[in-house]
Amino acid sequence: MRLNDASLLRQQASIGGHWRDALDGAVLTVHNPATGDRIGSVPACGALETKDALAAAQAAQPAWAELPAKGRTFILRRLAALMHEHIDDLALLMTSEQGKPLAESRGEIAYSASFIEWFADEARRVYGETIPSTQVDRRIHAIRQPVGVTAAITPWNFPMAMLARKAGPALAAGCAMVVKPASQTPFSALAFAELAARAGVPSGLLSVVTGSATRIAGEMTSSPIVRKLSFTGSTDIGRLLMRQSADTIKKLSLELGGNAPFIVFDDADIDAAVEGAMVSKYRNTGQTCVCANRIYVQRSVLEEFTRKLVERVGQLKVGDGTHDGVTQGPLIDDKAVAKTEEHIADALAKGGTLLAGGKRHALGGRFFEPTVIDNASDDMLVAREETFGPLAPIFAFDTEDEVVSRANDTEFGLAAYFYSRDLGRALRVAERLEAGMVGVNTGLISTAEAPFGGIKQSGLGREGSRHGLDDYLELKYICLAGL
Ligand SMILES: NC(=O)C1=CN([C@@H]2O[C@H](COP(=O)(O)OP(=O)(O)OC[C@H]3O[C@@H](n4cnc5c(N)ncnc54)[C@H](O)[C@@H]3O)[C@@H](O)[C@H]2O)C=CC1
Ligand SMILES: O=C(O)[C@H](O)CS(=O)(=O)O
Repeated sequence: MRLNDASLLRQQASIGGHWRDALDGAVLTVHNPATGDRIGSVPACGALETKDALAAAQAAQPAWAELPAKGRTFILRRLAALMHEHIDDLALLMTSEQGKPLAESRGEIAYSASFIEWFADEARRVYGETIPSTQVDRRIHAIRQPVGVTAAITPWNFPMAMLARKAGPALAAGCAMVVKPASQTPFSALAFAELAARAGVPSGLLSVVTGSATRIAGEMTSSPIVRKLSFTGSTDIGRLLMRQSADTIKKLSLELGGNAPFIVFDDADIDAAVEGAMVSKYRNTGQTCVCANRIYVQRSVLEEFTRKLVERVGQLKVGDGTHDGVTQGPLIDDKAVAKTEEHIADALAKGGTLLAGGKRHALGGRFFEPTVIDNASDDMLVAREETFGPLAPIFAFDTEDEVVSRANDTEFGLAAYFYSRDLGRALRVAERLEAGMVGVNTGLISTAEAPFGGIKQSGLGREGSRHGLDDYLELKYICLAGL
């Protein structure tokens, strides 16, 4: 991997302001999912290294919280500027470890920087309240203060954005943070730590500890030093972390799995709906928590929509994300390939009709053909489980009430999308869909200004927007009496 700034490829953990190996010298090897080649290695840290990181965070956080907000704003803005300045290197690191096309990696770096920029400004809006007292000798105040030391566990699918969406508000609020990145994609997080140090984030305030998820998270969830944990990943692991955090009553932010319905009504702009389905389904090769997982099409427009979708899917180019024109990278690992194959086989066994793709790509490895299946039915695995792969199942429906009921028939509630040009329907359906986020006439809704998060078993809390800062703040009531 040829970087302009070779020092952005860090193969040590960032612990308490120092680049360190694991205490026992153990390492994890990181491979390129497109080629299988070894990219490098990172320390296989555990509980002891995490304890060191938490101790350093606890020592550094008070001074950071006492810094006037404008000081935090200045440093965060400088961090965002450095991310943009090094976008080429950061994108190459990301594509090499995660597989997404370079254009998507560049987009993710800009998206990540937008969270840092957003929270750089929000840092100066941590307002308090003065509440009219009912007693003349008393005054009631409420102030917001940083929760203290926080921890984050981030996924492989957006290795920089999910970190920025957590570290941005944490640092803006005056907190410290210890991060465990996914073992498949540690280099983006380590490069972030390097740029944060260059931007002036004080030593020890932000640590990135690579290695054993269970041992690192075991320390994060059991240590009383950690006052808040933020996690993005599967619902199963989110549930586990919630249990592990109960003994110390931690604040939790959980961005978990999804099963997004994508609904096309008969009054939709079909061409727009096709483009929306393409970006919602095939972005990051279908490996996003807000992907369209089920595509419902009203029967009278089913033939037109399906024909046009298949035509557009045929234009996707599968390959190594560093190669020109590639729009679909590999899946992250063999488990992901197997899950996509399982969902396809199940759908075909239950009456689905294969219209495009359907199997591993001729390139071999973890490359997979973008797939479309028609005649999908609610008894299929793909109707109930998050595929997290390039599979678009098309379900026919007849009425608005029917499709809203079917769309809501899931334990998940992260994102939902629909296309309609009827204003009454748009308001009715947006309000009835059980999801934390609803896209109307768009398949791409994620932005730093908006509250991102789910309901039901898709998680707790919101990231981004002005609400994203609240999770890193405590509200303190001050009663001034005897006046
Ligand atoms: N909401 C989202 O954006 C994401 C959802 N997922 C869902 O999860 C499924 C499985 O993907 P995975 O990579 O296996 O997700 P995962 O939930 O296992 O991994 C996410 C993060 O959790 C960590 N982790 C794993 N086991 C842990 C444990 N016992 N204690 C503490 N941390 C642990 C991982 O190292 C990684 O950093 C996907 O197919 C998808 O359905 C996965 C990634 C992101
Ligand atoms: O975890 C994810 O899949 C991301 O949150 C998706 S997005 O923020 O890039 O839309």
